[in-house]
Parts: sequence; structure tokens; C-alpha cells
Amino acid sequence: MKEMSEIIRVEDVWFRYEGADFWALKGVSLTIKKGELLAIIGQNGGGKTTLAKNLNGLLKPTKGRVMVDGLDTKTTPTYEIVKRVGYVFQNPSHQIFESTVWKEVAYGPTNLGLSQEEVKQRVEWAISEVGLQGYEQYNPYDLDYGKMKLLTVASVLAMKPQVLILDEPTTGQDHAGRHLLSNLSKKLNREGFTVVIITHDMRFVAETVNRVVLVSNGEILMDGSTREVLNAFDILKKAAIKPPQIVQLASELRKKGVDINALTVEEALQEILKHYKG
Ligand SMILES: Nc1ncnc2c1ncn2[C@@H]1O[C@H](COP(=O)(O)OP(=O)(O)OP(=O)(O)O)[C@@H](O)[C@H]1O
Repeated sequence: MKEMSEIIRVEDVWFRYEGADFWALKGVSLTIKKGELLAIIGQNGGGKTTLAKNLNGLLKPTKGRVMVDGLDTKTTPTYEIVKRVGYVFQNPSHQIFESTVWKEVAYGPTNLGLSQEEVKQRVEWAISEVGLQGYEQYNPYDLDYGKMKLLTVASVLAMKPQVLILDEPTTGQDHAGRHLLSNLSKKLNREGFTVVIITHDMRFVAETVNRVVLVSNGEILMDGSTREVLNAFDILKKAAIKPPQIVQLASELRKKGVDINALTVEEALQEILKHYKG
């Protein structure tokens, strides 16, 4: 297998918000390799967003350091970091401020100082990546919530960052929207983007990512494959997280001697059919 090189390294990071009397991050260390598709999970207030904002230089560690593509976020201008690590905010209205979809997506690449032709190519590419062709002249606020979310992804993609951070992408999404975002995350990852998803949506995690970092109370409780972490019931419980129902069902079935290790409905279906057909 091809050795993946490192894109982000978090070294013993401690973070305290100005004026706060507690540490939001307490000695977090983490390495993210190019081409990974991972989730940072944890209960509300555990430190996920604080960690994610330290990954793209929006926040700088109080102690310790974060290296992005070999650059120390504390001593490198933030725009150099933001160019490499794009952040899609949880709430689209915190990110959208132009009057059309086209202008919104063009904003980032224009600010990078690219030629008009290059901006045009990037906008067309980013809009088609997320499937918003035909909506270029819409006012972003006339789009439904799911499409608004796709627009914020396109705006960040148009900057062609190496890493894409999606903060709680499934909040406010219906089933179809969640499915679309899961497929989009996987597609972008296949195309070479490193994708980091911050979420407490365990079903989305099971369906989407390969690696899971569990953050609780400002610390990393576990870092492993999706299958390992979602099956570590005792550790998840410490972080007040319930594994997806399919994972719980598979665990109960294993106790009864049924050989099943599914994370998703599709996997369970395949394993069950194999059993019956075999
Ligand atoms: N601007 C701020 N000033 C002071 N404290 C903050 C600030 N933002 C977050 N915190 C605190 O830092 C801790 C970690 O918050 P953080 O937002 O990183 O958690 P989270 O896991 O992302 O939670 P959520 O899912 O609710 O976003 C919490 O105790 C939170 O109240």
C-alpha cells in the first residue's frame, strides 16, 4: 500500500479561550495524513470545534503547536493556513454574504488573486462538484437548507484547499440531505481531498468515514478505525455517545453466536444475505 504523507500534526495542544478559567483542550496530539477521511466526534462542549479551528489557524494553541503542511500555525500568516485547510461552518448563514450563488463561490478564488479565467474555471468546477449547476444566478437565501449547505462546501472547494473541514454537516438535514453529504464527502475524498468531519451524528459517521477521533472533556479518548471506535461501547459511554443501532444489534447478535460485524444497514443486509444464501 502507498505510504500516506502527513498534512496536519497537532503536538500536545492546550487551548484556553481568552478570559476563560478552564482548558478547552488539554494536551491533544493527533496526526492527519493526506487522503484521510476521518471524523472528530464527541458530546456537546467536548472540544470538537475548538480542535477543528486549531487545525486551520482560526484559533492558535495556547500551548503546544499545530503544523499544517510543515507550517507552524502560530508563526505563519493565517491566510496561508486557510488556503490549505478550508472550513465549512455549521451554520450556512455565518458564511454566505454574496447576492448570487456564482458570486458567493467566486469570492474565495478572487481573493486569492487568480485571473478571471481561472476564477471562472474554479467556480464552474466547484458548482458541478456539489451538483448545483443551474442555480448560479439564484440568491443563496432562496435555496433550500440542503442546497445552501452544498453552496458553502462549493465556496470552500473553489479555494482548492488540501484539507476540507466540515463542521456538523448534517445539522438541519433530512435523510436525503444526509445521504447526499455522505456521498459528497466520500467522492471528494476519492478525488484526493483530505476530509475531516466534526459531528455527533453516529449514523453519518458509520456510513461515511474510515477513522474516528473521540474527543471528550478537551482530551482524545480514542483514535482508531470506525469499526474499532463504534464498537468500544464502554469508552463511548464515558463520552455520553450512543453507538448506531445497527452496531448495537450486531453486538447483541455476536453474543448469541451470530457472526456479524456490520456498521450500516447495507452491511448488515449483505452479511445476513450471505449467511442465508451460503
Ligand atoms: N468563545 C468561547 N469563549 C469561551 N469558552 C468557549 C468559547 N467557545 C467554546 N467555549 C467552551 O469551550 C468548550 C469546548 O467547546 P467546543 O465548542 O469546542 O465544543 P464542541 O465539542 O464543539 O461542542 P458543540 O458540539 O456544542 O459545538 C466548551 O466548554 C465551550 O463552552
